[in-house]
Amino acid sequence: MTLRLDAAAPDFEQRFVSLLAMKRESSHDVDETVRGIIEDVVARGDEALIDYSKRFDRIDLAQTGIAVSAAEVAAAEARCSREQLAALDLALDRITAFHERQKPEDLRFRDAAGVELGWRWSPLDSVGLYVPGGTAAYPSSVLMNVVPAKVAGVKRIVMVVPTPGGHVEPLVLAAAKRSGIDEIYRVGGAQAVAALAYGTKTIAPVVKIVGPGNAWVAAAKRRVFGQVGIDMIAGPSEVLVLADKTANPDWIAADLLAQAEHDESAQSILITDSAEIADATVAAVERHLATLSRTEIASASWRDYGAVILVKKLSDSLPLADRIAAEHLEIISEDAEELAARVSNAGAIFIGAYTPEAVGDYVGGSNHVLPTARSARFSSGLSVLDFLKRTSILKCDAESLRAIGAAAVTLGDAEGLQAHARSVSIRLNALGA
Ligand SMILES: NC(=O)c1ccc[n+]([C@@H]2O[C@H](COP(=O)([O-])OP(=O)(O)OC[C@H]3O[C@@H](n4cnc5c(N)ncnc54)[C@H](O)[C@@H]3O)[C@@H](O)[C@H]2O)c1
Ligand SMILES: N[C@H](CO)Cc1c[nH]c[nH+]1
Ligand SMILES: [Zn+2]
Repeated sequence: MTLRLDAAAPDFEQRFVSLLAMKRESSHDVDETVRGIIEDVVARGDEALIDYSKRFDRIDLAQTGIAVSAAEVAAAEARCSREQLAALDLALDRITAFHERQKPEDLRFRDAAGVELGWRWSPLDSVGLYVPGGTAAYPSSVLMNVVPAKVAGVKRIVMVVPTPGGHVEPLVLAAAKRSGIDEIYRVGGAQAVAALAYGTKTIAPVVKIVGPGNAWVAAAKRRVFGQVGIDMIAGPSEVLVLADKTANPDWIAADLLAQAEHDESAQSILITDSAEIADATVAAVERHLATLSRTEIASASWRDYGAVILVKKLSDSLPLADRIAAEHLEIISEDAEELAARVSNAGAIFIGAYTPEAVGDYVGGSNHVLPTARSARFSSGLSVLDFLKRTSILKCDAESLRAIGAAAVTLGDAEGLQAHARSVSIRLNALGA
């Protein structure tokens, strides 16, 4: 039964805390399984990839090969309809235009003491893009992963994607081809993450792994962090809808189910100040569910993790929204802009009745790889910055070293680090300072 909460009820705080604490993706079992998979891939490399792909994806990589060939990619693209490719190209153009604006500038300046300072951005050497594919195909996630990497200037871009039963959606490979990825492996899950992090005979390791995935993928990324960089925890999808009486319950229900259908562990929450909207949305969800192809997944998500919260006035939802820190926040209200300005924790905010979250999934232009599981409190969606490093630059001449060096010597002495102090004082002495 979907959870119904009333902010005016005496036990509300306790029930809201339980909602926040729901363990959707990092259960101990998942983490233990993932630990074993990673250790096995480190120990047995490609052999382990072959075994796990047989077990989880029902595919024999010993027969198909682990790498996807250029000929397969070209053949896949040829199977896509003109309409599909045009939609892909529109999305690619819009996502590229958005991310081009994220490129940061290098900076170099001389400060009052005469020290030259600055920073320089440079692309990562190699990245692994995780494209999910266990229960649905995600051509859009190919674009969301690769575009910021390309804009940043990363040279080696590797894509991994599971191919359950040996099937890969042609549009996924078409998206890779049209966005310029030429190194693709048909592996998924924790084993793919481990291969990218530690390398196998077939897959050379990368320095950072990005991209969304289910609980096993998210747990694996957590575990390999340190060996490689990761972008964030982008696990099972979430949406929080804030809606007042002006909203259309049928539209809200469709938006809630758009995230619920991703995964049984997805989470969709409505907060409203209208009891009528709350009841009508719950009824509309049931109606929509009856006609969706992924009814089972969406129903399980809505039943186990869905919630409807009634507040006195919609602005009362803002502190709750900040605590939930949802991946996606939709605000459907007369005051949507004003309410949006007051939210600090959300992966992306969708303002007004005509901005369904699904537009951001595909063609809005912003990135749909976004922090889940409340990690929007401290992290942001995938961007060009995830594919760049910032290196600081310092340059003193004799005069500027004379101006600031003595303080460094004092601090080196205070820390008991004599060689530090000496490496500065030896120069100051030579300058007669
Ligand atoms: N947060 C975001 O930005 C974002 C974006 C797109 C999709 N998503 C999420 O990505 C996920 C896609 O999930 P998916 O399952 O379709 O594809 P997936 O590629 O993430 O996972 C498939 C893999 O999971 C592994 N797996 C499945 N069951 C397992 C088990 N019992 N033990 C060990 N490993 C197992 C298998 O290796 C399989 O290849 C969904 O949760 C969706 O909500 C998130
Ligand atoms: N909503 C997902 C992010 O949570 C992204 C996506 C891709 N395709 C459809 N939806
Ligand atoms: Zn989606």
